Amino acid sequence: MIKVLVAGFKGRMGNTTTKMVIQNTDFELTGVYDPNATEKNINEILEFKNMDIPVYTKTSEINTENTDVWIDFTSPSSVYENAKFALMNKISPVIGTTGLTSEQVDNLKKIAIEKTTGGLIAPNFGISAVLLMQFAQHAAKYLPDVEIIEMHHDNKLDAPSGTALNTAKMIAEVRKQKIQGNPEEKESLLGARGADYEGMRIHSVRLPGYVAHEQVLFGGKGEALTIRQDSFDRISFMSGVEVAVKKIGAYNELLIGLENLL
Ligand SMILES: NC(=O)c1ccc[n+]([C@@H]2O[C@H](COP(=O)([O-])OP(=O)(O)OC[C@H]3O[C@@H](n4cnc5c(N)ncnc54)[C@H](O)[C@@H]3O)[C@@H](O)[C@H]2O)c1
Ligand SMILES: O=C(O)C1=N[C@H](C(=O)O)CCC1
Repeated sequence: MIKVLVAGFKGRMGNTTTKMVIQNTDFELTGVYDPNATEKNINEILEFKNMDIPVYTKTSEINTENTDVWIDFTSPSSVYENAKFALMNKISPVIGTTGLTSEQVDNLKKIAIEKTTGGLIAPNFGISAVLLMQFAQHAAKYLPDVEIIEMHHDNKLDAPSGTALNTAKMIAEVRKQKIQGNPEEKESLLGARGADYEGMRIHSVRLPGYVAHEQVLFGGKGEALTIRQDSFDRISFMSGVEVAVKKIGAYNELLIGLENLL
């Protein structure tokens, strides 16, 4: 049995993940962590009334000996300290939280090596998003003019989304450097052309009713290609999280991207 802690369990992703861990017979939920929780045990929440799982609100309370994997769906401002805490205690972090800086990721990679502990940071656990990023990288070799539109629910804290940023990074690895659009273009309304990542534009939409969606648009001479993926429900991320929790114990470094575990 893999002993799992869910960080951010009171949130949208944390709730779905907690249920997934409880239902998976290969996993044992040994604790849940959320500084904003008011409960001491998960059974104080109606939907978990038959369970007996401690709720932690501080990292100092966590039984680190009883935890193999730390699943993190928290917030951009807390994920770095959480991941560091997990690695320092030789717990494998499986991180879905977005918003880590490149410097933070590099530091976490170093700690993982020092502690010979595996971990994963995945900007998106949905297979449709993983495939979209791979297809987009392939297409960009032939169609270097590209713009990204990501669409999310209106409670999202970070923009652009981790997935859009990762898509742009993957495209930048293969795309011929170029300035897109008219070099003379001027925005009459600031931000109209979106954010700029190495000459590629990223547009962030936030609307109620949406979950997580992305389109990558390519333009060529007299033709265009659009690649789109949709997560209509947070359940779409769960099979990716399950695979990561099962496989991460076999590694002793920090991996970036679910595709490296599939
Ligand atoms: N990688 C993916 O596939 C994927 C999918 C969905 C969401 N996400 C990311 O997951 C994160 C969470 O999304 P959400 O919609 O569930 O957010 P949410 O706001 O619903 O939940 C976040 C939870 O984290 C808790 N929290 C805050 N600080 C904490 C800390 N220091 N330690 C533990 N818990 C803490 C909050 O109390 C809250 O309950 C976001 O960064 C989002 O972008 C990633
Ligand atoms: O709901 C969110 O927030 C999501 N964030 C990730 C991102 O930033 O790419 C993945 C999809 C859901």
